[in-house]
Amino acid sequence: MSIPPRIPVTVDQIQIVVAQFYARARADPVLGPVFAAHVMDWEQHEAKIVRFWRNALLLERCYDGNPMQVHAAAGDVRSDHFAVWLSLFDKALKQELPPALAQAWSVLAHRIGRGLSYGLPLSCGATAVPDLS
Ligand code: HEM
Repeated sequence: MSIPPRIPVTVDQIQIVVAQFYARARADPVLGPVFAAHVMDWEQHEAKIVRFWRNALLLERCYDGNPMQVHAAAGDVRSDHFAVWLSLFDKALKQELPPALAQAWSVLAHRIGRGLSYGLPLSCGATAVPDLS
């Protein structure tokens, strides 16, 4: 018996949302430079992130990395970056998906973002832990 998907998006929809999100992230004044310092091969990075979401949304076992460790090791990923990341991600979701799917995926992304942001440092000048609800 196969397990039903957690959120019924298609792999094509995941690919489109991820591509849309990174087009925005690359152009963003806060996130753009952080990604530019680490991602040397965008095709490979986006393919990995698609696998991450296939794992989280469709319960396919195709990603076994550790984003929390990778973010901490990067050294310049800050907990206050997550509010920016999530707002760009929500824009990509709204643009590409029907409202109910966008909303369901957004709730999961915010929950994951909350977990991933714990323990990371704040940027200089940031005064509070961002509200990721
Ligand atoms: C809910 C929010 C986020 C999710 C789900 C997420 C997910 C991921 C995943 C799955 C990876 C790949 C880890 C691996 O190599 O296995 C990754 C890498 C990375 N993420 Fe995030 N991330 C999030 C937020 C952020 C934020 C806020 C930043 C800040 C700029 C960021 C910057 C990076 C960087 C720099 C890498 C490493 C890329 C590389 O070395 O190729 N992420 N992220």
